[in-house]
Amino acid sequence: MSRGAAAGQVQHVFKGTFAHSTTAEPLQILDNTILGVDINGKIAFIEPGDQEEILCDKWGFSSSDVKSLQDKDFFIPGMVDTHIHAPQYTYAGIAQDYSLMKWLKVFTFPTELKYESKDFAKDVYTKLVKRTLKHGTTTACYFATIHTDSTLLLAEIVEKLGQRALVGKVCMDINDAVRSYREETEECIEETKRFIQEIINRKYTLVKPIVTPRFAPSCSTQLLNDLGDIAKENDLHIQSHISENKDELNIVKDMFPECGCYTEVYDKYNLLTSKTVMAHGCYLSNKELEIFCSKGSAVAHCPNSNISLCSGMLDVRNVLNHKVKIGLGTDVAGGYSTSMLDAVRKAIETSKILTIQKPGYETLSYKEAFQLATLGGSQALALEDTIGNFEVGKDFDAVLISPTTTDSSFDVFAGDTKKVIFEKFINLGDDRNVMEVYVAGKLVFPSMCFL
Ligand SMILES: Nc1nc2[nH]cnc2c(=O)[nH]1
Ligand SMILES: [Zn+2]
Repeated sequence: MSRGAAAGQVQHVFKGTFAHSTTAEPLQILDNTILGVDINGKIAFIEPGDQEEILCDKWGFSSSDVKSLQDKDFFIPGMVDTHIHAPQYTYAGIAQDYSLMKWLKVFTFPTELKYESKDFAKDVYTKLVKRTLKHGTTTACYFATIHTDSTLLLAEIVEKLGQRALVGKVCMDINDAVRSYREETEECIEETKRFIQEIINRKYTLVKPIVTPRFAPSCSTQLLNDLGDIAKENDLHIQSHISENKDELNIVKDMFPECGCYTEVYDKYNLLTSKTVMAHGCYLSNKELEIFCSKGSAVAHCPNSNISLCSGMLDVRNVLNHKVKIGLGTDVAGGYSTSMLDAVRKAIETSKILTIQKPGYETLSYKEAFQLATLGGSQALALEDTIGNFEVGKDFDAVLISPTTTDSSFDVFAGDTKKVIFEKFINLGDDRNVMEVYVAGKLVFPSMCFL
């Protein structure tokens, strides 16, 4: 950029259509809009296109610096995957014929054991981060494995490829299914501290650590207690699983008879905070949702996984009515797809099945599902001040969509409005429509790293 670069104030100026959500409106389509990204990657302005001249003067760029989008193209905010297991990517798309506890024993734990090898981890993690970026996932909340060094490698790969992420070393000191896949309590705590300290020392700009007890059945009370303390002392994010499957509920009842419900188990050990995201929650009672609301904790809705493993169906409307923060997760490989657009569609489908079952049910609209995948996800990860939509001051995490790219999976016809095209993209689009992906103002796809 000529004058802009000299003035050193804005690194990109885009003009065209921007589709995003606000807290008040699940879908706003802003046509003929001009958006500037400052040198720190933050949105400097977003104004009607007719303000271009004034903005040129104010921000020191010229009209030739403005990148005008193609007629039908539009930007959406980067999508936020609030729950994904990086090591499980090797078996995404297979192993879908078991229910949760057997699936963990037969596929998950034996696979995760392999990540003791950093070479193995490097290959899989690199492929997954590239794949999710290509799908428009600009932020991901990752479970890794119990292995600290491989998990540190995941953090390094994510930062290098330019994705924003929370990365968790998995903590588990109980595993009767595969006895070699667990740590002693003390070791698990010490390794968690080492992981967190190392991430802090590296001063990453995009990656943060997240405290990750696998789920209550894998954790002793000592481990849960110490992890709660670690999170509190360092003001860290927390993630786990809750109320995904009925067998799991029974195990938790037997293991923690002193707790009235699953939510109470995590709450007792200070693991429910405003920086907590719990995956699934299919069987959370209204009372438990009230606890989530009062703690400011979030649910990661993973509809593909819930259906694939026949776990259950989350009533998103009820979660929203309880004012609980909620985002969407792919939950690879319980969920078979790495795509957040798939999560959007499965969330809508689950809601439609509930509508069939419950007359009068208020179905989740495609606009609301899009809101969950973007702004909702940012809220669920307590990152809503930084990402989630196109508000001035937030980082420019964005995906440029072309509905008319030659190999698009859907067609656009004369007379299709922007709103119609957007709805088609939500229901029919895929990574072939993703032209560019930006994180904190930086173009991360396509980039040299993908060659
Ligand atoms: N879907 C899913 N649920 C879990 N509960 C505990 N571990 C897991 C996991 O890896 N995937
Ligand atoms: Zn999971």
